Amino acid sequence: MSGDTFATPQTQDRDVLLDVRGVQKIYTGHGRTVEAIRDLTFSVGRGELVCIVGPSGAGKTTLLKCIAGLLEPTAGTVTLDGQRVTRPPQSMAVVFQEYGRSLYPWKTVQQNVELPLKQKKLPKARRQELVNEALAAVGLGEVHDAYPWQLSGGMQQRVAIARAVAYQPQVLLMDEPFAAVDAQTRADLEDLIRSLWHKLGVTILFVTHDIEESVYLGQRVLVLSSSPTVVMEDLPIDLPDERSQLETRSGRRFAELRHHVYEQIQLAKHRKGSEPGPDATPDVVAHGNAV
Ligand SMILES: Nc1ncnc2c1ncn2[C@@H]1O[C@H](COP(=O)(O)OP(=O)(O)OP(=O)(O)O)[C@@H](O)[C@H]1O
Repeated sequence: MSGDTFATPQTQDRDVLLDVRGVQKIYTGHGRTVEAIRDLTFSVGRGELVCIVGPSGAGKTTLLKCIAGLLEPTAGTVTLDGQRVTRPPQSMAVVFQEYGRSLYPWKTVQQNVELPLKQKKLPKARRQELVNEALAAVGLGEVHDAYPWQLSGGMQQRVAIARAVAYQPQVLLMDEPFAAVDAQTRADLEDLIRSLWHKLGVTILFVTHDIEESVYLGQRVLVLSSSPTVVMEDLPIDLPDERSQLETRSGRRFAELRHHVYEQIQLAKHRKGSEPGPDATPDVVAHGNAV
């Protein structure tokens, strides 16, 4: 396989919604200084579905928190629709991995999904409409009155997704949202995300450590280096838009892309942002310093 078979993304003419420019994050405190992110620059077009993969500890969560306005970058800027992000923007929603902690156990499904809509000060009738639509969209039309702890892990994560969807965000940030569910549920939730993305036209930035998941879901995959982190590669996923767990994953192109990202991740494990860029083609990597 040659590096030539992987295109670089065409970014010039895109309608950029989210722009991340020179973002660095250094944690300080307790006598320690950790440069988690060194220099991240990329943009996401309106309506795009972009996945981010990187080795464990690469700073993926740190990056999402900076984008979500939950953490202030040490340097660099995050811009959403032309506005600098300095606190959580109204038009963003985040779905975290730990659904168990993101849902309020003492509130029903209906109340959990409705909560951010109350904070948005929407009238009751409109709130109910949005809750009904969002729960139906994630296939949970019948559980309004249940409590989260009465539902399976996969169902709880659907509730968390419904809450984000009901909020009608411009951008949906997802931080390893399916890491804690079983493989079958995970596949169903991946398809749910693609179908919601098609239906709603929302822009999605999806962080995962699962290479196959990133290729299956994304229109682009950003591969991060080890911490202190930079973008090692911005890979367009040239698979047909219509994807299916069986056919897409068993296709030749899927295997090539997965293989390529896998090799980049192996390289990333050994490469920190402080080191020179990966000029090596995947073939060189495969016979060189891959593990
Ligand atoms: N609050 C903090 N204070 C100090 N260091 C931190 C803090 N949060 C994260 N770090 C450090 O920053 C680096 C990146 O962490 P982060 O959780 O963002 O990575 P990640 O890619 O999401 O990891 P994983 O894939 O394992 O979930 C790690 O070295 C981590 O120890």
